[in-house]
Amino acid sequence: MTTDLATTILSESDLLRLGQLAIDAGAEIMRVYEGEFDVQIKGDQSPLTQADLASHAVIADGLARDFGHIPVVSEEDADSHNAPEGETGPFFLVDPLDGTKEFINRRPDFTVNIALIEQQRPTYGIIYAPVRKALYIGDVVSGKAHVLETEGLSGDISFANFKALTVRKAPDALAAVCSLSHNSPETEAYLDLYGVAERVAIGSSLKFCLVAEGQADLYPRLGPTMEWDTAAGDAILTAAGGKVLSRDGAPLIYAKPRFFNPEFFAQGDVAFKVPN
Ligand SMILES: Nc1ncnc2c1ncn2[C@@H]1O[C@H](COP(=O)(O)O)[C@@H](OP(=O)(O)O)[C@H]1O
Ligand SMILES: [Mg+2]
Repeated sequence: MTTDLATTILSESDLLRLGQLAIDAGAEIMRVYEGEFDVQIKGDQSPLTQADLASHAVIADGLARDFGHIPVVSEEDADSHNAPEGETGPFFLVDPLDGTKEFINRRPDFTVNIALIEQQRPTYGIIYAPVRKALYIGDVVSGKAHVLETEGLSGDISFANFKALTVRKAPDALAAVCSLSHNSPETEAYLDLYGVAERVAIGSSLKFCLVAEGQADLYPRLGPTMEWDTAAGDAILTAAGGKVLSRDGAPLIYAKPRFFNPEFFAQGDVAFKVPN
């Protein structure tokens, strides 16, 4: 899919710089993961560790250095959350450590997320999973999504080593991904509409990546999330030929009040079904 709405075009070298930034942030997260760490509870009752803050610092510094003209909203920078509602100009939307519960419980699915939002839609998205050593890049503007396995790599990353991603043709028996920590009876009822046989529960934004790489067909989210949880995954899945829709069947929009998402329906090559 291509779009003519975006006016900010990131070059391949920009995308590789963002990818390297996510890898560098992931290295800081792993330093914390491999030792003892404290868990604090934030005002919104969500957990926070030194890893969230260390990853945020790497990304904030890197974005200021290389893309200083573009504003940044990050989960771990509360001051940035007052950005104007309905902002149409470009801004980066960052979740430095998505799946903090997975991280705390030493499950391997947590991710680093960087997205560019413009005209209230994600136009580029980067996800890095530091334990799995997988880097995903979605470019909605040119309709290309890629994954790079970083295990054993040294030196600069290059698009020559990436594998193209595309959603799969819907099989007769659809597979769904759902949240490990936040599943719900409503989600189960929705999956029943499609007669889904297989469900894979997984923490973090990797759920979008599994649909983008054709390992699953549906990721309905009937509970609350924040825009930084979904923006990069939305870009990757959209660039791979999938969709992230709100209840009305239109693409999920961003720069909403306080960055709260409503329920959404991420899908590969399947027709949208309206929930009951
Ligand atoms: N009540 C709530 N309100 C807003 N967001 C919520 C929420 N409960 C969970 N989330 C979001 O869901 C994300 C985790 O989703 P999942 O379980 O699919 O990995 C969390 O990301 P963080 O882990 O970055 O805090 C958090 O932002
Ligand atoms: Mg998150």
